[in-house]
Order: sequence, then structure tokens, then C-alpha cells
Amino acid sequence: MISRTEIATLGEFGLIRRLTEGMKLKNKSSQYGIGDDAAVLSYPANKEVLVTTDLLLEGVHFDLIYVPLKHLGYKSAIVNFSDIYAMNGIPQQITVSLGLSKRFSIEDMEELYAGIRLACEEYNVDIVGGDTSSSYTGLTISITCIGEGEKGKVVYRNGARETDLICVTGDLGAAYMGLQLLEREKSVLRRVDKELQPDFAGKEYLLERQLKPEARRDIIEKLAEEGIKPTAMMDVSDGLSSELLHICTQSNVGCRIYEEHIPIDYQTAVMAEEFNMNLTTCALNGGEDYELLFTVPIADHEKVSEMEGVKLIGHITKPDLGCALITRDGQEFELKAQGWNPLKEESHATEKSEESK
Ligand SMILES: Nc1ncnc2c1ncn2[C@@H]1O[C@H](COP(=O)(O)OP(=O)(O)O)[C@@H](O)[C@H]1O
Ligand SMILES: Cc1ncc(C[n+]2csc(CCOP(=O)(O)OP(=O)(O)O)c2C)c(N)n1
Ligand SMILES: [Mg+2]
Repeated sequence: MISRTEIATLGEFGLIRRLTEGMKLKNKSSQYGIGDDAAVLSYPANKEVLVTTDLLLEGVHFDLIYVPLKHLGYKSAIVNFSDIYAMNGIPQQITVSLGLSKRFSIEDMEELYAGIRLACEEYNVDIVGGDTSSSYTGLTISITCIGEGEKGKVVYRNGARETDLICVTGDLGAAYMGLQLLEREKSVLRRVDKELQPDFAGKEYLLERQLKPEARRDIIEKLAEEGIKPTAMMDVSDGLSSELLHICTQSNVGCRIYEEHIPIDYQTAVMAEEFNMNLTTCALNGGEDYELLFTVPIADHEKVSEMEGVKLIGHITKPDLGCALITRDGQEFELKAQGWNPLKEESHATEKSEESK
């Protein structure tokens, strides 16, 4: 059994020391990291500095019944890197802020940090600071990521223009099916035998996409190599429909995407069938794909259609045509943002005192 040491035995500073032991700064832009009142960063004049932040709350964004802490740490860092790549930038530093309840031991935090540190090693990012405090309500993780973009090369959500092509990387809906699978096994295990291990054979890809997603650094590198600067770009965290509507609203354009071109993995399709769910709906609204959605001028058609891992799914239109999906049988449906929304009624957390009323 893994030993359990109360966080109180080390205190805040002891814990921070333990978690950040042996960390070395890798990037030139990281002048000074952990240990003072603020980190010191230094970016050259030809770079833009990009800043993004994400808040992850236990029970809202993750469930520790089926998410190992190391995976959670890895994913918390990755979702921030993904936002920097979505600006056509390169992540350089993160700060990590934690709210911890008494349920968590030093060993738990070491696991979480092992995941964060692994992601930082793989993506060449420095951890330069953070904050640690106690919490009454489980685990809270907030990561801020700082990245660099080349002046004139940063890509916003508002640059899509009529006739541009709409591209998406990888495949969609798998992380969502992974979550459905884990939720199903959780409720089955609760009812039956605690010792029984669920059988995930043939569904590994879905679990990997939910538990250990990657950010598309490779695509950003390839676009640069090919000399392509997307006109608009964002990452798919809440679902393709929702993100496409963001791009179209902010760019004041409409769009047409084609059901038959939406990239979906075989395992996602099998799982949707098993759950009796509409596959296209899952791919459009599932979320947590952390793929890149971008638009390019029609002149780049040949280049993007030859890029591995990139699919053309439609095109940008005049704003008055609205945003629509063309189904396999040629019908047109208005795109709606039905993606995951932590603030919508059913999922909006209720105050404990209100619940007991
Ligand atoms: N509480 C907040 N205060 C200020 N800005 C916020 C807050 N929450 C979100 N934003 C900003 O709103 C914009 C959209 O946020 P969001 O939908 O969360 O984007 P993403 O899906 O990329 O994380 C971003 O520019 C983000 O920084
Ligand atoms: C217990 C649990 N509930 C819900 C989800 C699904 N989920 C968590 S984060 C997320 C999308 C992104 O979250 P958000 O707070 O909107 O991040 P942002 O778009 O701001 O980056 C989704 C679909 C999950 N993985 N686990
Ligand atoms: Mg956000």
C-alpha cells in the first residue's frame, strides 16, 4: 500500500519544496522561477507574449473516482498548452495554483505534480511559480500558461473570411465517449462488486483521449513549415459546434460544414452505437478533444489537403447564410452550441446550504 503523509507535517513551504525539488529552467525567457515574490520573464522585442488560464474543479471538471492524479496533472497542463498553440504560439512557462482539502496527502500531491512535470518536460515548458492553499471542497487546480508568438504571426478567432476553408485536426468525440465509458463503469462498479475490474479492451483509444490528451504542437510546427498562417484558429475544448460558432460570430461570417467530412475514430463510432447515441452529435458537441479548428484562404487548399492529421470539413460563407451542418443526405441543419457548459442550469453547482433547503 502507498504510504500516506499528512500535508500538515510539511506545511505549505515544505510541500512546495518537495514538489518542486530538482526543477531546472529550460527556456531563455524564464529568467527567474520559483522562490521569490514573482517570477521574472524576459521576452525579446520581436515576440508577442500570450497568457491563458484555466480553472479545474473537482466534481465539475474531473472525478477522482476514475481519474488518476498523475493523469489529472498531465491533462491540466496540456489544456493550457493547447490554448497557446491555438494562438499559433509556443508555451514557455506555467504557474500552478492548488486548493487542497485534508483528503489529500503529500504522496497524492507528488503524483499530481509528476503528471504536471511530465507534460512540462515533453512540451519544453518551465514551471515558474504558483500558490498553494487549503480548501474545504476537494481539489482545485488553476494553471496559467505564458507563451510566445512571433509578431505578426499570432492567430485570433476573428479573422475568418468568406470562402476560407474550415479545417480540423485529428478526430472528434473520442474523449467524450471515453468519459461516458468511465461514468458507466463507475455506476456499475458502485452497484456490484468493488473488486471487479472493468474491461476496457478495444476501448483504449477512448480512455487515452479522455485521460491523457495531447496538445497539437505538431500541427503548429507543420503549418509554419508549410508557410501557412490560418486566418482564424481555436482549440476544441467545448465541442466543434460551439467553437465554430465562436469563430463565425467573432469574424462576422457564416459557415457550412459537411457531416461526411467530420473526422471520427472507429472506436468512437462503436461506442456511440453501444450507447445508442447519435455519432455526429457526439462529435459536434462532446468536447475535450483539444484538437485545432482553423480556417485558411482557399489558395492554401492544396497544401492543407495534403497535410497529415488535417481534415477539410467545410467553408466560410457570408454572415446572412448562418452556420449550418449539411448531413449525408443533403439536409441543412443550423449549428447550435450544445457543447459542454459548466454554467448551464443542469450542471451549475448549487451552494451546499441551498441543496439542504
Ligand atoms: N472571470 C473572467 N474574467 C475575465 N476574463 C475571463 C474570465 N473568464 C473567461 N475570461 C475570458 O473570456 C474569454 C473566453 O474564455 P473561454 O470561453 O473560457 O475560452 P477558452 O475556451 O479558450 O478557455 C477569454 O479571453 C478568457 O480569458
Ligand atoms: C466529472 C467530469 N465532468 C465533465 C467533464 C467534461 N469536461 C470537463 S472540462 C470540459 C471542457 C472544457 O472546460 P471549460 O471549463 O469550458 O474550459 P475552457 O473551454 O475554458 O478551456 C469538459 C467537456 C469531465 N471530463 N469530467
Ligand atoms: Mg476558459
